[in-house]
Amino acid sequence: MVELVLLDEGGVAGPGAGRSQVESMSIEKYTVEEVATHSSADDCWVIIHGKIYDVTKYLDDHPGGDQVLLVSAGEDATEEFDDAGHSTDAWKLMEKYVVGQETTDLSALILLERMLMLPFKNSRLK
Ligand code: HEM
Repeated sequence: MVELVLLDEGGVAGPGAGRSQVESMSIEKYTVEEVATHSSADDCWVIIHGKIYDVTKYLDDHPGGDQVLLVSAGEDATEEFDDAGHSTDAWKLMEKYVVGQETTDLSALILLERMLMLPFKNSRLK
């Protein structure tokens, strides 16, 4: 899980900082392997354009039917989704079902590399 902490302008971090000054927003990150474990009619996740949707409760309501979703259950359905040509209303509706974002172990490595390089970027020694 990645936690983004946003401070209000002028907000002071550290002891005594008011809780109200800090707004937290969490974005769950899942690997394709984790998404693949949600591949049944009782627990159906799909990946569309990097975002992960839990469409279990939407199976019966999907205008395109439940079968197209179940075929892609636990998998990346971006191509099929785009091929169907979804409307802007469909895109708005989808937001309700987002459970997270796709990630790879590689992105964790890149993050670690950036963190390790940070002291050198800020260094006064040239
Ligand atoms: C959260 C995910 C999804 C939502 C909210 C959603 C929503 C919708 C909606 C509202 C429509 C009606 C037409 C429109 O307004 O565009 C539709 C049609 C359709 N959807 Fe989806 N959809 C989702 C995912 C998918 C996926 C993953 C696939 C394919 C694997 C798919 C395949 C289709 C097809 C084939 C139609 C056309 C049905 C027809 O015109 O007969 N949808 N979808």
